[in-house]
Amino acid sequence: MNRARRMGRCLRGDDAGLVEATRVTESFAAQTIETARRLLTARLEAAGIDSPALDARMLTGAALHLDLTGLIAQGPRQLTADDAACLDAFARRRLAGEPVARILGTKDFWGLPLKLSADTLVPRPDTETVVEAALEILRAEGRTRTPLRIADLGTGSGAILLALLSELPDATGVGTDLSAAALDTAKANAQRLGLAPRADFTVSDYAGGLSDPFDLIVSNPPYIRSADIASLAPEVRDHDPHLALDGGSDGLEAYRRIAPQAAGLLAPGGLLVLEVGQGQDGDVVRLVAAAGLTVAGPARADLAGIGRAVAARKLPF
Ligand SMILES: C[S@@+](CC[C@H](N)C(=O)[O-])C[C@H]1O[C@@H](n2cnc3c(N)ncnc32)[C@H](O)[C@@H]1O
Repeated sequence: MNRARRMGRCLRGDDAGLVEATRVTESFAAQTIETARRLLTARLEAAGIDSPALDARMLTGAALHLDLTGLIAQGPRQLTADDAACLDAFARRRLAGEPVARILGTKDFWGLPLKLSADTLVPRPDTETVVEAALEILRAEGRTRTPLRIADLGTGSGAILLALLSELPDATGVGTDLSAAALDTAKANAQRLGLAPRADFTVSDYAGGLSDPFDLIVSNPPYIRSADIASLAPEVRDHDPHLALDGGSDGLEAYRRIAPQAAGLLAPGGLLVLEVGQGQDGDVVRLVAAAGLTVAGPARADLAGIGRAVAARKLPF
């Protein structure tokens, strides 16, 4: 493999010129793995990055193809010139505000390693609350081994649908998105995880293109108020797709569309679980109730104690 190809994984497509720029890497050259990791931690910390030690460990591990055990075991080994150049490229990107998940092109969600693209949101740990809420209700009803039909509206990387399918071996599902490019990534993730035989993906305006009845509809739609997008952290504002963020003037536009669609598509007894932004649970509860669904208890809280997942069902009569 030539050097440009080896280095390609460390750079963004539009950064190909950096291959030359990083040929001689003063910052990490001649360092040991352990020293380079510490140096990077200090640089990220000095730049005000939130989790400098974790980010440095992940970037060093990725640049050197080492897991945590390998990083520790090989700590005293000196970096090769290519390792140093790759780590330098990663460091520059992180210092320029690119999130680690974007640099690595992958993010774990519900323990599943998901590939990302420029068209997919980086899946957030908060969104696992939607998966937990749905599974908890299905378990309580003894429905985890039934052939459920699931729809994930605005599936992005496929995160929620694939997590559910990984837990529900008899379920099948469809993920929709307005972005065909995001769906390509979701399809590739389903393939890599061995879930493709049970997962379809289709371009659709939320559930607009679906007609089958569903037992479970889930969604983490865009819910940021349009006017708030400019003040989001640069990691989000400049790197997550706008289509994945913009929830309209009051942040609730998607829920107004999804609630009546779900009420029409859910099978009797079917369940809707929606992720909501901080403080939106009351409004979303009102919207799903107005669509004729029955809200199933208070919003499930995420790890920070914020009401994050609103569940509602279509009564079977
Ligand atoms: C907040 S992201 C969630 C992505 C993924 N479900 C997750 O939780 O990581 C919202 C997703 O909805 C998609 N989207 C936005 N408007 C849409 C619409 N009208 N119909 C379908 N999908 C839409 C975006 O492209 C994006 O993938």
